Amino acid sequence: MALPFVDVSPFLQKGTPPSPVKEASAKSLFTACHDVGFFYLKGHGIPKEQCDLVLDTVKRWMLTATKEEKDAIARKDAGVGDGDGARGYQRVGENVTLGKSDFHEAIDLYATYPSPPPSPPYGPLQGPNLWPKNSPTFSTTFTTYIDQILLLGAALMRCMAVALSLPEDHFEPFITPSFWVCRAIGYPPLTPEAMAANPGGVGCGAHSDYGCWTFLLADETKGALKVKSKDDGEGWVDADPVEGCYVVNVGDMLMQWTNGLFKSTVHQVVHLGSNYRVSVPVFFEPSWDAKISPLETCVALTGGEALYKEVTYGEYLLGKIATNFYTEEKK
Ligand SMILES: O=C(O)CCC(=O)C(=O)O
Ligand SMILES: [Fe+2]
Repeated sequence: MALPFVDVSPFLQKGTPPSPVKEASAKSLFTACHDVGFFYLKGHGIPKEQCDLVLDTVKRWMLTATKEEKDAIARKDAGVGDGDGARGYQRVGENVTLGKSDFHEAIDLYATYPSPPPSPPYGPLQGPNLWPKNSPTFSTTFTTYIDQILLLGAALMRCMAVALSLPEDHFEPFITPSFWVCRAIGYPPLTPEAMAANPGGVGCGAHSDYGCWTFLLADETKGALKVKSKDDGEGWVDADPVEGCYVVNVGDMLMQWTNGLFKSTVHQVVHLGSNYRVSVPVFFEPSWDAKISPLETCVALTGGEALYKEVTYGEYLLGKIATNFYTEEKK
């Protein structure tokens, strides 16, 4: 199984008339999301220099910030100091998938909560982002980059609408504003000692993503990101980086919206190489309050029965985040 390619360029400009190139692009998106759930996105228009700057910014900070500088923006449980249970720096092993520690460190950033409290204590996800204090350009670099991915995410939703024979702007009310997530991740090499100390743990354990689209920007490391393959039974397929493309995957919300027509495919990161790998996924998601239930047109195409109940995206996300970290009690 090779990952397919999708060209989003016909949808970048909002408000352009229907055209055969749009139809062709939408058709390739449908096939990619239906058959695999992962694809290479080309024609996205985000300059290479900007992507390189984002990756360099993360690598430099992860490898040069002191323990104190990392601790200063540490993720803390909701209600503890400036913590909201989700935003901030996580040390290697703090993130948990399927009950196993993940072998990576990361800074997690989120969209602003819809009604943010003016000061702590913060409930889950209600706090401000915790930006590195010693890297003045970190926040500007990321804010500019994320704004561009949000435009790209909206373009891909227009492409999806055409793929499902819906009006091009069908999804706009559900994704405006997107409750996006961005992770700046560093993966130290997974040494035999690290594996022995954490049996079954990998760089990032097998999981599906939660929302609409994940736009993955990663350095040139090969063989790290692995996608579960339908064809090969229990097999995994490498989603190696391709110059000028994002690796994009479908999240749970799109699977539910399409009544299972689009696949939210399981993936994991097993980085055994000797380098320090950097990746920056931006998760383009519905709005916090968006209500997602199977689209009639998709129910009709899948046997006439809705397979998923309506969910509110913010509630779904809170349920997921509750299982992502070792909390104080579990330590
Ligand atoms: O680092 C990667 O390649 C993917 C990370 C990932 O799957 C995630 O953060 O959800
Ligand atoms: Fe993921």
